[in-house]
Amino acid sequence: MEVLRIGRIQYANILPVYHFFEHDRVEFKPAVPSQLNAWLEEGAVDLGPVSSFAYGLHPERYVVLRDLSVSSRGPVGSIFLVSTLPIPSLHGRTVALTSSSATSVRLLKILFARRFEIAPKYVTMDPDLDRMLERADAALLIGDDALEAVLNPRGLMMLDLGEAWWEWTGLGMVFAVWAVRRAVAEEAPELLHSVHRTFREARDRGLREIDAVIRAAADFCGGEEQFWRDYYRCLSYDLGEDLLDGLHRYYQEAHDLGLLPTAARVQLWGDL
Ligand SMILES: C=C(O[C@@H]1C=C(C(=O)O)C=C[C@H]1O)C(=O)O
Repeated sequence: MEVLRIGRIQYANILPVYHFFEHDRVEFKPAVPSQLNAWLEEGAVDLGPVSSFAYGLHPERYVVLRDLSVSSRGPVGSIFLVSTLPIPSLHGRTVALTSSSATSVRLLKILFARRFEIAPKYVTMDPDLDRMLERADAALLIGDDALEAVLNPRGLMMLDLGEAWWEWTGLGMVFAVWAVRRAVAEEAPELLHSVHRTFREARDRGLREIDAVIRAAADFCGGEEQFWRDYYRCLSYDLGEDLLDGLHRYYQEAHDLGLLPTAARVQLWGDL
């Protein structure tokens, strides 16, 4: 295997991990999470950050790289339900779900069913807030689409899903994990090891030299430096035991609601 084809989330959330990443045997394929999930499933990429829900659907096909994730321990800052009504009033109303997400869509369904005990109707739409709110009473956005809604507030109610999960469970929430197709882990363990190490080093440097990452985000997406500083404080990129506990609780809740065929357990590469 000459190069690894690696997915890259096309949002500012991932910049602290990718900004300093350099490796001569990788090729990046950028896309929104739902597209990366599909590419990994089809074998169009070998590994990358994918929705933790997508891993939970097929844990037998993948292994997970330890110590890497896109997570929050509390507010996440870029996953919001934008609502024209108070949450309890959404019962029986229509909620638009972004087509870019897999994890957050199920997280919202879990929070609504179990925490808020309401049952709205759901429609899936491309992430365009104006069009979503023409059809629905509330809209779920993730990534840069959610950040855009934060930067251009409309005076609507905004529920941060990381915060809602934290308040309800006392646990962190893992939105994305670095999943690798099992065949790739078996065929190219040395290359994978080197890429894994490079990701962790790039992440450590990105967090150490966060000012450079913040400047890149502000150049690329606009917004004040302080905005990005606060945003990156919300996100975690490790995969500690506490986050695995949060993820396993999410899989259990998803399974209980019939959203996942099994309550998946994460299999870390190297623990096989
Ligand atoms: C923090 C985020 O995490 C993400 C949310 C995902 C999902 O809902 O499926 C997948 C990958 C991450 O981009 C975000 O997009 O804002």
